[in-house]
Amino acid sequence: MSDLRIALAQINTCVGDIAGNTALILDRCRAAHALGAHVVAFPEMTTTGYPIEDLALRESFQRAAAGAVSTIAEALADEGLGELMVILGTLGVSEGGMPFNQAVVLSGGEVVARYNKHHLPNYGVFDERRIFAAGEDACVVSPASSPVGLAICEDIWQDGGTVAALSGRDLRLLVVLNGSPFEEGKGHTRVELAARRAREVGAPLAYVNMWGGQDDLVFDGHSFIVSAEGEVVASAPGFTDAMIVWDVPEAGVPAEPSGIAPSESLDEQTYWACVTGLRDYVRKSGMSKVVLGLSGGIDSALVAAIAADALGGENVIGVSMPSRYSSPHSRDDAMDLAHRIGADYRVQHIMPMVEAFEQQMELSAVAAENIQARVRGMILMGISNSEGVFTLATGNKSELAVGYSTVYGDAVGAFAPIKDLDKTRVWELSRWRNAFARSRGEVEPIPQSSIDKEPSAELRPDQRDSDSLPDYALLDQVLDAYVEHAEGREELLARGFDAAVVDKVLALVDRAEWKRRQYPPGPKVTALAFGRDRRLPITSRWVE
Ligand SMILES: Nc1ncnc2c1ncn2[C@@H]1O[C@H](COP(=O)(O)OP(=O)(O)OC[C@H]2O[C@@H]([n+]3cccc(C(=O)O)c3)[C@H](O)[C@@H]2O)[C@@H](O)[C@H]1O
Ligand SMILES: Nc1ncnc2c1ncn2[C@@H]1O[C@H](COP(=O)(O)OP(=O)(O)OP(=O)(O)O)[C@@H](O)[C@H]1O
Ligand SMILES: NC(=O)CC[C@H](N)C(=O)O
Repeated sequence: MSDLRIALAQINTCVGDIAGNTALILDRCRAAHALGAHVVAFPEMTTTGYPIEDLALRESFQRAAAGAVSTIAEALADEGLGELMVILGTLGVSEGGMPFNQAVVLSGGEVVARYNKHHLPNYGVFDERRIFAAGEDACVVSPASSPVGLAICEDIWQDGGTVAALSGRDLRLLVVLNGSPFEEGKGHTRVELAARRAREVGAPLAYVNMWGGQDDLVFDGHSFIVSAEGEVVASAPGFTDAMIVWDVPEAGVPAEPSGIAPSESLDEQTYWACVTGLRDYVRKSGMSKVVLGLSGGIDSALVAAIAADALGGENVIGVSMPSRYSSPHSRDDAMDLAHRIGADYRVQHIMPMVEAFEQQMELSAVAAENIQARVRGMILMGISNSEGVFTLATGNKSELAVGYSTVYGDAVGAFAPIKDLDKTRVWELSRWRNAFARSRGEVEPIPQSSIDKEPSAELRPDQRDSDSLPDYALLDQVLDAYVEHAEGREELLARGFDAAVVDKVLALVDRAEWKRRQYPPGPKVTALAFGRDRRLPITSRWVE
């Protein structure tokens, strides 16, 4: 056996559950010790969960985090695991009372070193400069008399700082604690970055990431180790608990690969990101069941399939709410879907409620159409209130972009599992989910006719989404350029898009900012999700 065996504990912590996180950490320390590890490393801010936002500023929370570190150190010593070196992320505080995003190193029943994150990310979804002070000093610890350097997440994404300070320190290993949220395609970026940093410090790099959902973020895990030459020598699967165990070679000795997790397609990763985001939002909120409207269309079908994978079909209530405009296939497809996923299927006709409204109030065309969506929203919230379940909103990113939903109608809900998937991705992931079922000899969850049918809100006779919007294939391309790549009107025209289409889409997007702000949270799966990644004023006269 090597003189330096490292374990990386990929775990799913819960923000604010300091006692639960402490118990989980101790459990994995015992497992790592039983596997002969000399060092076990945990993700960023393990004791507190991540990201903790302004909880970082609360003195009571800071004290609780410090208490957790002492509890863990004492418990390890009491259980005879004191010789195991434990590296974990926590909330630290400077002498002047400023919070730090901190790594602590425990050995022999006490804290033997502390490292404060140097580079605080302050872009996209991150606001760390608002809540943390930046660390200034590099940290090298010495398990098995070997120099092991520490870094925290963003530290390896920026040049200079910690990594620069660690090159030339003759490290045997660089350990990086991470809270790196999922984005399509980010896995490759992380590995390439880690490989570059490993070559810079001339030592293998062990990258341990958390997994699990936290509000609108999903962490995918996918922890790994690269050799000093930048080759992946061990890796963990995504969206699950995992422990990587690896024997760190002596300087100059070739690295031996350990277990390498099979690679997953982008569709597969994104689908499980949505499942994880929903499951953890519901479970970490202390709930277990959800309700949603089943229209027979593709959006509600995909959300229902995700919900069934997240919580079990028996914990999904699917309600068909036909109106005078609902086609027979919308009800057949809704029922078919519910049976396929084992959902609790219900039918609630909406016309008596809509007509009661219409008798009391005269409403214009769109207002009258929207009553249908709002009555459906009230029914779902009625079930949510009386049965203690969360309502799911089924809107996709294309609809959110152009405001194609009824506020307080189909936009109601606790969580919106596909709000970061444009319509094109909705079809792709639906096809992927069915193909995944076929590959396992299981029933395809989504009826083929829901995938094939033309999208319609069915709020008036023969309504089609294409009456109000460009075809989704075109709409999604314009949105990708305008929203994801922040291109202006001129750049869009230079790409060859029709001026009338560009002007219409840009106006719809700009006008819908207020509606997006009122939309429920949902998992970020792309590089730029609506919400914290794209912060625009609601009241604005800026026109492209
Ligand atoms: N900046 C702002 N801040 C706050 N409120 C603002 C506002 N701008 C307009 N408003 C208000 O918003 C209201 C309009 O919004 P809202 O009531 O939602 O209604 P609206 O956007 O006019 O209509 C909903 C649209 O979504 C379509 N839809 C509905 C349901 C489902 C689907 C689907 O396929 O999934 C599509 C429907 O066909 C229609 O085109 C107006 O009464 C206006 O006063
Ligand atoms: N007849 C219906 N029964 C139950 N729920 C409905 C019905 N019509 C609409 N909804 C709910 O409102 C949401 C918005 O649906 P709508 O049909 O207007 O457009 P959509 O965005 O194309 O969604 P979908 O693809 O699910 O039909 C649906 O996803 C569903 O949750
Ligand atoms: N927690 C962090 O510092 C995350 C920032 C980093 N760029 C990432 O997304 O992986």
